[in-house]
Amino acid sequence: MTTIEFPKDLKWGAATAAYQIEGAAKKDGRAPSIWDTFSHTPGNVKNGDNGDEACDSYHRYKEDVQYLNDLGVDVYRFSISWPRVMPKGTDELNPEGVKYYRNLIQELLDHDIEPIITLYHWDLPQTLQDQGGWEVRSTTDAFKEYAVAMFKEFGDVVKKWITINEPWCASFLSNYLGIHAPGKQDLQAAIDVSHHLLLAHGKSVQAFREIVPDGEIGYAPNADWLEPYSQQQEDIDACERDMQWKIEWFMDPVFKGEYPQLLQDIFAKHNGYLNVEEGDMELISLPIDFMGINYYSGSVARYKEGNGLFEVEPIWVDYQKTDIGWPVYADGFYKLLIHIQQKYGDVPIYITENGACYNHEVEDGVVNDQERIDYLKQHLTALHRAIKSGVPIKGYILWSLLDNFEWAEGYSKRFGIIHVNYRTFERTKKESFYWYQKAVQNNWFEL
Ligand SMILES: N=NNCCOCCOc1ccc(-c2cn(C[C@@H]3NC[C@@H](O)[C@H]3O)nn2)cc1
Repeated sequence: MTTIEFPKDLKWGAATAAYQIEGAAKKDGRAPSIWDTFSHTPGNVKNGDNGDEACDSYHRYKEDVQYLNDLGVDVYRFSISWPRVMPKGTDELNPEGVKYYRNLIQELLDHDIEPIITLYHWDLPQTLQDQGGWEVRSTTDAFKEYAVAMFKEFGDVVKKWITINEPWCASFLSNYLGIHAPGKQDLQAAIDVSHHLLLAHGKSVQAFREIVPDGEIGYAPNADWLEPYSQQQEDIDACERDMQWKIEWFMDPVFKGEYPQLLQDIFAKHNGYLNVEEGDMELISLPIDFMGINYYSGSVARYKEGNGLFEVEPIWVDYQKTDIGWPVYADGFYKLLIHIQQKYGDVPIYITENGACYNHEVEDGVVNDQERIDYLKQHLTALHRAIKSGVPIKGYILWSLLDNFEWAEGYSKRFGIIHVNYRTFERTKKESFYWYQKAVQNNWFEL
């Protein structure tokens, strides 16, 4: 048998996010977020699902930490609900909200599991959206106020922080494609949001250095991989344009202090322009300690005249697809990581999300999700190839510990290694849980 063995210092983990698992949407002072508004607006989320109860992790976090302990993971990546701890978006903290996270963090520490906090995992307080949301610069100051408050509350025991999760999703998917909250279809709005998310990141990094001097901070862009359909330049160029939308647009500002001109020119053709002010790029490009990378899928793609902003179309041929319809494309994971190292050098990388949607249900107490095990084997092998190639991978954090609210897909799409019954909230470890547990505890697995 072929064994894939990882470096002894690789950190293993699992990830979730507040709006997707907590529930208790109106409990103990939590105020609405843009996802409460968006999910309660008919037509936005499959089956009319919302995060009102989700996995009820607000009340079941001790059980969930026990599962993390059973897995033997080193780290747990979770997000703080901004409207739970700061209902007005700024000003005073909600003590009940802060208490929940203090209890969760303590439970993790009691089990020798390191917390990694994501500050923004898309649940902007609605009250800030009502004042313009991420389209307006003032929200970057509100985010800094929130981040500073969290650094002061938890920086004594939490030493790894992520500012913004998947800024592409929080800007273009949400404000240009209209698929996520707040559901706008406005290119200028999306460009402004993308810049303000990065500016908010920079402002919080600057503050972090003062408040948690022994801590590490980064952010977590998402990217997929597009392989040109042919060696025709038009296909190569089409893939480059779409890849730059996720990679260069969100990484050049942080690591090079500038936005890619190629995309600025494309946006300008559609009357979309950056509004950068003096000092912004210096803040955005303040040094960070690591970068998160969220990878799920990729594809072959080719030029298609007039098709969207970048004139590209994915050609999914007969790839195996997960139950959310995304191709299983593990080679893209390897190629993406090599590409990022070639472009940005030896930035320490945590894989902050990787996982698959398979919608198996419980049968006689068992969830036989062999496809998810196969996905994990393929992608962890791709990760190992990148590590052996010299890419400085510091950790692998699986998405997700639990089945949860998958945004516009609602509860119809299951990414967890633990099955959740959304009526009873009963958790059931899937076969992939046991496979991942063995891989984590051994630090190797057999193909
Ligand atoms: N490239 N152009 N696409 C144009 C057409 O897109 C149509 C749909 O697009 C997308 C793209 C990406 C996603 C997505 C979802 N997750 C999973 C979550 N990650 C954070 C965590 O909360 C997980 O739940 N990551 N990414 C969804 C929809």
